[in-house]
Amino acid sequence: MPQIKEQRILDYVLQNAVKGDPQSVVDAIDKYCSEKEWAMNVGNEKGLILDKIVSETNPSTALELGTYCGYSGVRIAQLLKPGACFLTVEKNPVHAAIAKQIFEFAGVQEKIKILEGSSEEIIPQLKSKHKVNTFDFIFIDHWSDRYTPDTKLLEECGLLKQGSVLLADNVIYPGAPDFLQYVRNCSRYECTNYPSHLEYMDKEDALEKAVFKG
Ligand SMILES: O=C(NCCCCCn1ccc2cnccc21)c1cc(-c2ccc(F)cc2)cc(O)c1O
Ligand SMILES: [Mg+2]
Repeated sequence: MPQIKEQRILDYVLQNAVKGDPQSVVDAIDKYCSEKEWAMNVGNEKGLILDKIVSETNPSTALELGTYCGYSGVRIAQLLKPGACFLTVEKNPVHAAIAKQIFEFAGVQEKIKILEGSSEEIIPQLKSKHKVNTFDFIFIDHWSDRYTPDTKLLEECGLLKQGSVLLADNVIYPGAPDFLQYVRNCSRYECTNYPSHLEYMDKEDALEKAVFKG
C-alpha cells in the first residue's frame, strides 16, 4: 500500500487507465477520487467548464498555477493545438514527480513543462528563463491567498495582454474573496462567474473567469 494518497492515485491510473489515452487518465482519477479517496483535483463538473473555456480561448500559450497530480494539466493539454506552449507550476516536489508520471502515461508530456517552485519566485523568471512573452490562458489553482498577489505580479511582469483569460478555481470553497473583490472592481478585467460544486462533493464552489482588457 503506497504511503501517500497521490502515489495511490498514480498507481490506480497505471492499473486502470489506457496508456496514451488522456481522457481515460482523467476518468480514472475521477473514479478513484469519488469512490476511494477525495483529492483536490478540479474534478469533472468544474473540469467541463474548464474544457469549454480552454477550447473557446484556443491558447497558443498557457500557464497553470498548481499542478498537483496533473489532472487539470491533462485536461488542458488534450485541448491544445499542436505547437502550443503550456507551463505548469508546482511547489511540492513530490506532487510534481507524480504529475510528471501522469503526463507521461497520458502521452501529453511533450505538451507540458512542469516548473518546480513557488509562483512568486517563478513568475518573475518566465520571460527571461522560459522564453515566454504573454499568456493567452492562465488557470489559477494554487494557494487562494496567492491568487491576488500573483495576478498583480503577472500584470507587473508584462505577462498579460489584451484578451488574456484568467480562470480561477475555488473562488467559493475554500474561497478567494480578495481575488473576487480585486478582479470584479478593477476596470482592467471583465469577469464571469461559473457556479459549480467542490470536486466529488455537494458543497458549492465556482470558477471565476477574468479577461484582461489591457
Ligand atoms: O489548496 C488547494 N489547492 C492548492 C494546493 C497548492 C499548494 C502548493 N502550490 C502549488 C503550486 C504553487 C505555486 N506557488 C505557491 C504554492 C503552490 C485546494 C484545496 C481544496 C480543498 C481543500 C480542503 C477542503 F476541505 C476542501 C477543498 C480544493 C481545491 O480544488 C484546491 O485546489
Ligand atoms: Mg482547486
